[in-house]
Amino acid sequence: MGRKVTVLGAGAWGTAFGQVLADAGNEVTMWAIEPDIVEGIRGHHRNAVRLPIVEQLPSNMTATGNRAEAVKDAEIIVVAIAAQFARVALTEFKGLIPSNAIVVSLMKGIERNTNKRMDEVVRETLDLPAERFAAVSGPNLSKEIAERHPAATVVGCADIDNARIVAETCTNSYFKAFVTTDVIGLEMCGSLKNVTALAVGMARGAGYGENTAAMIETRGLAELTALGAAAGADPKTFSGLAGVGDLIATCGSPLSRNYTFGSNLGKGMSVEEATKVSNGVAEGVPTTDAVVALGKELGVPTPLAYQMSRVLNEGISCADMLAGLFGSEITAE
Ligand SMILES: NC(=O)C1=CN([C@@H]2O[C@H](COP(=O)(O)OP(=O)(O)OC[C@H]3O[C@@H](n4cnc5c(N)ncnc54)[C@H](OP(=O)(O)O)[C@@H]3O)[C@@H](O)[C@H]2O)C=CC1
Ligand SMILES: O=C(CO)COP(=O)(O)O
Repeated sequence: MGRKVTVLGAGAWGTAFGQVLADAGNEVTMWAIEPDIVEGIRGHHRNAVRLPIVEQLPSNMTATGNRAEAVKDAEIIVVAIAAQFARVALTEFKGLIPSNAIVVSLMKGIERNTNKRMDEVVRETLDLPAERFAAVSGPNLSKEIAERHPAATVVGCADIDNARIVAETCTNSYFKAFVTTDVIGLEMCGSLKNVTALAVGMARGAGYGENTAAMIETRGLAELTALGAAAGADPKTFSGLAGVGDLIATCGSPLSRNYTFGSNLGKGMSVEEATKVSNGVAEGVPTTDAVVALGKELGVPTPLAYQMSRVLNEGISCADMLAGLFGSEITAE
């Protein structure tokens, strides 16, 4: 039997994941700030603003702009808000969340200035115990999932039984969820691969080929694995769906906003121009500086994030970014 699930944030992924949940037989309520989006989903089963590719959202999917009504009686509450706005948006839900509900984050970003992961931000803001928080992360380009292409993801929760409940709730004929207790690993994989995707996109946009892309991807993986392990993640997570899997999908597809943002930089656009034409949030942009800061805090070198922060803050070229990745010394891989 389906569950009562609420999704906060009707962006591209929030809406596509809402459809995944509805296709799995749940009763889904979307919450959004924008009245037009609420009315579109509730009245016409369409999110023409954020997910126009879907002509008709499932009938067991509705929407509201009222916070209390949105989360009332929800068994699972999914958060799909741009990471830098999660804290401010969730503060308004404090005190409204049912006491047994599991809160699930789809977000892939690190909070600027605090350098906190989304599990930390969500739990802190809602005063939520670890066993009621779950993260979902994997190779999940929203447009492909909205078109019901087969895909898989990982659900992480300190309480493996709650991870199983969430996995069971979002698994359907085309979407399969695995479980783990490594929440930190999932958070670090999802957030840090966006920085790598910016760099790969930039190299592609500048006209470089497979070797350059493979070099950035593997060095990016090494960097995010080292930083994740120092933060307390299980290194095995980085070779799974949420690690290598998501890196392959995000660094290899123009459907990724991070890849596309990077590609536009590589073609010569400024950060402002690339932001203007971005089709949704490119989380890697604000996350890059947070990764550099986190690296310093944890004593882990982050050359790729550092060079990308120079691209974003100082406007250095792709060639300079790549040249800065490696020192002059010969070192072991
Ligand atoms: N798209 C994808 O393929 C995937 C995305 N993700 C992650 O999921 C998260 C959401 O992504 P996605 O849905 O694609 O992003 P979009 O850019 O499509 O949407 C962002 C969402 O955040 C909301 N938002 C922004 N600011 C606020 C605020 N102050 N208060 C409330 N809501 C706010 C937007 O609301 P509004 O529409 O009203 O502006 C919108 O619903 C990101 O962290 C992303 O990295 C993870 C896997 C796949
Ligand atoms: O996380 C994603 C795929 O797994 C989506 O990537 P973008 O946010 O770059 O579009």
